[in-house]
Amino acid sequence: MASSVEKWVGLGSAMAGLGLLWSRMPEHVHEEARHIISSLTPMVSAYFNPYEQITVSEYSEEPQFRRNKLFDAISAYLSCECVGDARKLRAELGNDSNGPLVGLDENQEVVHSFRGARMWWRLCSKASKNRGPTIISILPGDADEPRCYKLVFHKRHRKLVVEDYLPGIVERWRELTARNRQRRGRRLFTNHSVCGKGVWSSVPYNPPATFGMLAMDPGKKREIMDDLTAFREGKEYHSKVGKAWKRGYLLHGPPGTGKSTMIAAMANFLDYDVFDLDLTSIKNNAELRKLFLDTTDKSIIVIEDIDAIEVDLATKRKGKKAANGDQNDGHHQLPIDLSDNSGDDKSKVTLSGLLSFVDGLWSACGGERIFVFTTNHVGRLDPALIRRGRMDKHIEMSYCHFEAFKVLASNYLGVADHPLFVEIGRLLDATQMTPADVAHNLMPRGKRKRNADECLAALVEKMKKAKMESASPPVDPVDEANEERFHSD
Ligand SMILES: Nc1ncnc2c1ncn2[C@@H]1O[C@H](COP(=O)(O)OP(=O)(O)OP(=O)(O)O)[C@@H](O)[C@H]1O
Repeated sequence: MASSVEKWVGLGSAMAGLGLLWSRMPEHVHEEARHIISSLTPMVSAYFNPYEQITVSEYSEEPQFRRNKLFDAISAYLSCECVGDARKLRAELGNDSNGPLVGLDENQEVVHSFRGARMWWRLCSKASKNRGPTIISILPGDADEPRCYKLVFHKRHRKLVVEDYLPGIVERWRELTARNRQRRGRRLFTNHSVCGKGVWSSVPYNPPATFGMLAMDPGKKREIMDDLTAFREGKEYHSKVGKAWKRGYLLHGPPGTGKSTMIAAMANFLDYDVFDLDLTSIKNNAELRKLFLDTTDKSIIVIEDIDAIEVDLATKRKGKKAANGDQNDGHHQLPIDLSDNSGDDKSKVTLSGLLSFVDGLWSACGGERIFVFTTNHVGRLDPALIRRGRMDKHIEMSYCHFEAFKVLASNYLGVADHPLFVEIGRLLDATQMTPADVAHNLMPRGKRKRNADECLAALVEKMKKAKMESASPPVDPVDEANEERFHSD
């Protein structure tokens, strides 16, 4: 008779044999077994189920609704590593990629092997109310876009998955994103509506503008460049003080003073993408939020002519009151209501919506974003929009003065000094010429190339004429009062 120790040893060997047999079973047997186990009642299945599951949703709910970067990392990873075995694929044009990103279609499953451990991946359309035997759930919320990945693995691999496999996927994604960005170069994104949904599309963006060619006060220019450099290198600082890694600029000044040129120079200086947000084609806050969430790190988000939106609000109010009796003052009609009390309206973009994305959502959707608002009429803006803290820097782009002129003369004519400079300086003080006007006068005309003497003499004539004409320029009294209010704030 065998001793009890021998019985246990025998049982142990039998179990080990079974375990070995199990690990050598073909994959479809594993699959069958998993399906059978998962169809058992939850309690029994929880007891016997040797598998664990991690759910990774596309969007998280807390602390604020935001895109889950782990979801994007997994998409990119599966697209590179695992889609070979899948029969149903889907293709998307990701923001960061040059071409289509081919990934798993919904409910397709692929198996991946990592250091001998099997991982089953599935993309699900609803981060199921019926989560089954979910043991760990990373960012489990699902909101507007309720897709999620489910990763199933044997429970003995939990440490491997959490400590090595998932971090490895994130690391790989970072490398891929950096490589993609380098390959595709800088891009300019614009938003438009496709089937009622706001989407970004992009083109290569290589504007020639640099800070070197920007005509403005050299001290101010240096200050802005230092500010941008501090921002770009401020990752640690922002996380240390618990601030979102973002910065807001308000560029204001008359048309032709270089606001767009400044944005291009900023993008060149920082090597960031530009997202040019056209609010007129956005129908509500939800769409605006989605567009913000789809912007990428290292980008400048631009909302131009923000004053036109304010005017529209005034127009709308007046319109209601006068029932078509009032004239609108020539600005575009925008589907936007900037009144603060309409934040819940689902059919409009509202000021509260815009501000909450600029402040709150931004903090949550990752780092390294600069947003720039531009306006020709700073006095018309709602103070809530431009208060300090929301707009970190107010930059006035002014009419051309002598220092700015010298930059233009050097860029366009290659001239650092000239006998006419003194007169030009005097005339600039007495007129309101924009850098765009001055630059226009320094450019070659027709086929004949003018030399510096001719250009500068023509410019002097032009300025004398402008001085006479602008002896008493018409002023918008409302605008002037508002500008005063702004500067005294
Ligand atoms: N400060 C400047 N420095 C150098 N060039 C300038 C400057 N301002 C204007 N220009 C020239 O004038 C052109 C128009 O300027 P820009 O579009 O940047 O002005 P803006 O202030 O954005 O005008 P708008 O308000 O009408 O959009 C530019 O392409 C550039 O050549």
